[in-house]
Amino acid sequence: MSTAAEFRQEQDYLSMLYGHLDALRAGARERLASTLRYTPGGTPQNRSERDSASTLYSDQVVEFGALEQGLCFGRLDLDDGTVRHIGRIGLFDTEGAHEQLLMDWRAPAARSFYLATAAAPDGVRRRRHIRTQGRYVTELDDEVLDLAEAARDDAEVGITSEAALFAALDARRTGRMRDIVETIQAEQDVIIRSEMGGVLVVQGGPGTGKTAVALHRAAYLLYTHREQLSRHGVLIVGPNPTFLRYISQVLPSLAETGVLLRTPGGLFPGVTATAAEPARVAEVKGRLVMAEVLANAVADRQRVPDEPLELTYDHEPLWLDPVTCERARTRALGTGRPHNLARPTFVDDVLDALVRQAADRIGADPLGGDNLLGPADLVEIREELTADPEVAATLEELWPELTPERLLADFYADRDRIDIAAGDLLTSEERLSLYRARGAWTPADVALLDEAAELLGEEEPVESAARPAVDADYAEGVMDIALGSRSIDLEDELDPELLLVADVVNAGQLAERQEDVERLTAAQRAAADRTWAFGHIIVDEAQELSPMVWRLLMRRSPNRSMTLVGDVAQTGDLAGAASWQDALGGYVAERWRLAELTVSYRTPAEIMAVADDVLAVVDPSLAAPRPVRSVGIDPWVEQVEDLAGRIAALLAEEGAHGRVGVIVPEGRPELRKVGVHDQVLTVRDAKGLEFDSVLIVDPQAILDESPRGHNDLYVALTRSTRRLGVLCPGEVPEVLRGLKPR
Ligand SMILES: Nc1ncnc2c1ncn2[C@@H]1O[C@H](COP(=O)(O)OP(=O)(O)OP(=O)(O)O)[C@@H](O)[C@H]1O
Repeated sequence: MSTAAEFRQEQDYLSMLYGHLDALRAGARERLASTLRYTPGGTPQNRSERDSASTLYSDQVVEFGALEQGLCFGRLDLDDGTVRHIGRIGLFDTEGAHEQLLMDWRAPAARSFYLATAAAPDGVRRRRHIRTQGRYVTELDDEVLDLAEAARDDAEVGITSEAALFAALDARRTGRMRDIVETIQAEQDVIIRSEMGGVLVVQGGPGTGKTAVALHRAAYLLYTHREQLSRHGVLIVGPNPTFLRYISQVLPSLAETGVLLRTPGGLFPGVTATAAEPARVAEVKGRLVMAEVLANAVADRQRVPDEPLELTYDHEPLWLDPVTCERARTRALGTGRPHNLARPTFVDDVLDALVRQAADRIGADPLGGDNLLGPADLVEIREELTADPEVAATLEELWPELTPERLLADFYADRDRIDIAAGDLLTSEERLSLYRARGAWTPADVALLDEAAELLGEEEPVESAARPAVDADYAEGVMDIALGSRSIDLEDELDPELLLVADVVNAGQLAERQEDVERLTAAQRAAADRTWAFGHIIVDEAQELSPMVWRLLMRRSPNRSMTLVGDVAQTGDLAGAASWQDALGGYVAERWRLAELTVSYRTPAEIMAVADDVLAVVDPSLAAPRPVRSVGIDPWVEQVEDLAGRIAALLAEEGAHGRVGVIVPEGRPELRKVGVHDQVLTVRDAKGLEFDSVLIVDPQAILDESPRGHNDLYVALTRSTRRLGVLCPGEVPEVLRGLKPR
């Protein structure tokens, strides 16, 4: 068939597919409109049904709208004559035989589109990439996997999946990540479709597609395990808000919603922790020993007085002695409940003792008989004592009701409290570094607030009385899986260091956590619920997480179903991981699987050569990823005094070549004012992002600012897809001597 005829045929097919999409979209719009017109009766159930229907239909309208570009991008011709068109969603002929018109890229039968090779064609005769602009076909790239037929075909129809890949890689960056469904590579596909259970670590150098793979895996898992995940939700954790904005458009265009995106600073509902603090303080806060420090800080709030305390009741003194308080504290601690939930036991015991004392005095029979007060009198005395402000203040002093925020703020603001709780666990310098006035929360505080919340306990929400049994079943199931996995490896039983699910959460708590509030999506409910147990958790730049954040995330993932992507060579945070085993071993021993990505799709060979020298200083044993392309543009270095002026001039010049990113040291905030929003960034903010052209300013300062300065410079160097320039106010650092002067 001639190329023109093939073009016409594909265009007709594409037009037909868009016709079906239009019909679906019109149907969803109509259903949305009639749902919104409907005024539900008064019951909460009616209202919640209306709300969830309107959420569903408006999601569908958004989803179908996102398919205006790239609805269908591929076609497989199989040996048996079958033809399959592959696209971003599945479409069926709604009349007649319900024939499949378009196959969702996530469907098992679409997999050979990504995996088939001439050596292992898997029944595929020809793979076709269909490139489109809106609703029009612009190019067909055919790859014939039958070698004999390939030899007969003309040169135009060569091996062209590379062409589609290079076209995608050479495209200018927009500041928003795009999906890669059209050109997923085999090593990436294996990770995306890897089974959902267990902890999967994806290690790969910069630009190897870790973020892309993580997001496509989320889309794949939501497609394959839709029912389970739409009930329990998927959490995606990314390093900073700029990064979350960068990836936020990828999932809707993959036709998925209902995923919760968070930075580590946003993992505690109600707190947005963005305040800055020195890296060494964040490092101390991120240590696992802080769990013990906080437990001590809570214990420090459960006081026994040194001397009997004098209270007044009915104009007479009442004495609360240390023995009574000690006994009440022992009984409260004996309940095994967290601080706030054990408090009623303590309060009851203290009140019992006070009531007894008051009754002995008031009801004493002057003739020496039994006490004259009856049970009703005792109840009345108890009520009066409970309402007495002096008694309440004493109880508050001895065993206060605490919020996580109050516990932590009180702790930081009092050097004695810090010394008591952290005495042997931190050095005096470290203890001093924690001391600070009350103020805004930092990202490192979030895991401590979460730990505090666990230690303090929360009252059960009222609705949970009516919690559906199915959620309790789920909790049981998770615990079964967790306990089952415990017995697989006998060695674990013997390893006291290994923190199991049951150590960070118990079955009862877990059931409570699955409280079902029908009208919200799992993501919405999870966003408001600190104790939500997610169906799957994906962490990007996972190497940056501190041990305390890992502890928090493990609580949110009792079934240990996680995908963690990162690169230990890019660890910048002092609290971050030097190895995956260090980060994870405490929770899953050695039961995590590793997948590696080895090809850099972003950074061209010319820039990678410079980055290689820096990586050799970070760790000579680490291998840099293999660049998939070169662009023929040499990176350069320039020595310059007026940095701000030069940056402004280069921003204008480089802007002609696409999106520019300028990476500056943390210690030069004045440089951030040059350029527009998101254009001038620190390494920390540039993590995970990419630009057509990158300028690195004062690399020596970046190296000097942190003990992990070489890791930071490595991250900065690998942000560019094409062009790189380096501006030095002084000498060019030794490690960058490979750069040519401009
Ligand atoms: N199979 C692919 N097809 C097309 N583009 C791809 C493919 N894989 C990766 N890319 C592109 O390569 C670039 C780098 O990908 P990504 O940001 O996911 O890498 P990363 O490993 O997360 O990098 P870093 O560690 O620096 O954050 C992105 O522009 C991405 O779209």
